[in-house]
Amino acid sequence: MKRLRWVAGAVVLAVLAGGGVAAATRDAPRPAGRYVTDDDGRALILHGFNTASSAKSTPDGLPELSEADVEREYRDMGTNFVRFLLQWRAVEPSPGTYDMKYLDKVAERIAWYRTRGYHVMLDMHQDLWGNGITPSKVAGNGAPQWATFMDGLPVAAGQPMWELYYLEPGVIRAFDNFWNTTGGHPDLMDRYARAWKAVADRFKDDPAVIGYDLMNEPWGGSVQGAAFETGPLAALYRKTIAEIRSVDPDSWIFLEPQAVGVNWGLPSALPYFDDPRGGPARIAFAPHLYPLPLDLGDDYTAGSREWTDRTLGWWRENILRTAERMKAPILLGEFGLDMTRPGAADLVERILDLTDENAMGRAYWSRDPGSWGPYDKGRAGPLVGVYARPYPRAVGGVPVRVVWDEKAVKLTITFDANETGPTEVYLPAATFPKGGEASLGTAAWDAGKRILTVTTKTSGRLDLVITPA
Ligand SMILES: CN(C)c1ccc(C(=O)NC[C@H]2N[C@H](CO)[C@@H](O)[C@@H]2O)cc1
Repeated sequence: MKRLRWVAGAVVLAVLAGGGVAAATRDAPRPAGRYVTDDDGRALILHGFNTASSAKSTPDGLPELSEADVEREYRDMGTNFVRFLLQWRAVEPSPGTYDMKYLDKVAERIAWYRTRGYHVMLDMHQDLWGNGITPSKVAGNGAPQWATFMDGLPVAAGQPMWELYYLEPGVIRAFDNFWNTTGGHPDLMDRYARAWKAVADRFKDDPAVIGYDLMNEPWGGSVQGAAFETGPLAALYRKTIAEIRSVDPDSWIFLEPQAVGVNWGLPSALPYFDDPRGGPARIAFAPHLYPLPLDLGDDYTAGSREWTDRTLGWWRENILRTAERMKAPILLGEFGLDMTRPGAADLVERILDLTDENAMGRAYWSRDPGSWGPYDKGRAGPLVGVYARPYPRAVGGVPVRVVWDEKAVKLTITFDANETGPTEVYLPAATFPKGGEASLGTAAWDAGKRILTVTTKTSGRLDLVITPA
């Protein structure tokens, strides 16, 4: 099976290499320079986790999480963002019936984040369609049973890799029926869009909810690539944007490309989407990043590091190109790996630098306990030290670039100032034990929250340099 992965990967890498060589001869597209903004219009740098994969399999569809977990995460890493996993099966347990008790329990957990200054993005999560794809419910999450139509086609249980379930006839048919590729279920996409309307209606006035990630890692079934992204996927997004905007004019809407290929660096064909909110658009692009060499089982060391860095370059160029087409800011909705593998911390640093330099928010996959996450068996792992990184939580202007120089212990925030408010910077204890100093403006240090708030003049391009107090 590992050989199969390698063959598949070699083909994709060859395609990327071809594209990469061609792309290398063109100017790299400039960073989109667009940001998700808060209600005051300040640019937000979203830095957080996916919370949590456990929601996929809990009977109530809620992540295994306590308020103490949120408190520990803030104390250890100063994050300001969470991609919070929802399950359609829990939102709409039967057609047209929305479970407000479930949404109230989600609201309780959002409050844990709100009191600590977090922004919450609600993610309608699915993998493999839903847990109804096998009788024993061993695979899949997201969609309810009543929306799962496999038309009697088989799904062989016991797949050696979970991704292979996507290629099973029954799973492809479940997706084909949802996208109405079969013509047999024209109602399902409307139901999905109306489920989002119910969620948006419940959370539209919650100041912590920054927005909605409409579908996790969409899969087109028998329709793939540009035909899928510009066809049924774009249709679903337009339907859902309209339903959400009918009740919620202000929350951000986050749109993902198809996962296959784009996660690794291949281009997405996702088109521009109009935002009918009657003001500046609040549509963001939310890809994922899983470098193929690592997906194929390699580590970020030696020769594979060079290959991985090359695929990161392709991923960056293709993502920036799609974001430019969409006129949208970028949130990296998922990236992650087994932190016990050689080179893992270096890769996370590399991706944090990439997101800083290219105006992207980021959510690590995932917050769950274990070797991928920040905590394993209750103890802090290597990710905590890497993710406790100085960063501007909010910027009183349009950021041009953010550079964290660990050797010089210097954070430089270059931005075009405007009247949107002060710049707030998180400074971890490891590198800023006594807080920080600002090279311009007036600064106030909140030792409890570890946030330096810098008030600067409100026009012109500024280079704000933060150094240890
Ligand atoms: C064949 N298809 C459609 C496919 C293959 C592989 C992934 C994947 O690895 N995704 C990366 C991570 N994202 C999910 C949660 O969103 C995690 O379970 C994966 O590790 C996705 C789709």
